[in-house]
Amino acid sequence: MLKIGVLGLQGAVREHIRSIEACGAEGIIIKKTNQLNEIDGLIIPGGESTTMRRLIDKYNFMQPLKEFASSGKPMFGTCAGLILLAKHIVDYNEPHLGLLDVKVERNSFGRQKDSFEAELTITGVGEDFVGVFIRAPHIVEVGEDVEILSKHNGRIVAARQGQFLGCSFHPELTDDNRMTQLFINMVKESK
Ligand SMILES: NC(=O)CC[C@H](N)C(=O)O
Repeated sequence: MLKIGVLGLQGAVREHIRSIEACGAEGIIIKKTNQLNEIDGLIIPGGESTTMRRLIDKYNFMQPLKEFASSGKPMFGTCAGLILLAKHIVDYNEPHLGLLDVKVERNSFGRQKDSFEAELTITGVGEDFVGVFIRAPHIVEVGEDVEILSKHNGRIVAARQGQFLGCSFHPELTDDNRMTQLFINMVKESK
């Protein structure tokens, strides 16, 4: 059975585990760096990117996460996780992990739209996928070999570059597990 880890330092961890299990894979909450050796793919959940970054530093996850990426194993960042994966963040000099070649803007859907749901069409997933956006970032720019998977009102909200997948919304908060399945398919292909 495929083993999918969810970085368990902060954020919507259990919801991802539920979605992974609904797709027939094993979900493992990653709280210690050595657990990264056990898994085939890693999800970095939504939450608060600055808080998660602080905990990544506190528990010495930065280097092990970069090594995990170098090993070629797939990584999926949702919402705050997308911000952590991105190579560029608007108004920041330095990225966090700096792995996915996109530029993201934090909290970019404006105050009146702090939280909302939208029906999305996502390449590789299908139509009518309800995206839950919570103080969500969006992707402002993508690098050459990044595939745009979905847009909402002209803004990029999901993208893939090889082993890296990112989305602005929270795919784990509904019972529609198709986005998780897309990631699990990437993990399967990588093996
Ligand atoms: N739901 C989320 O993950 C919100 C992300 C948050 N606004 C951040 O910048 O980290």
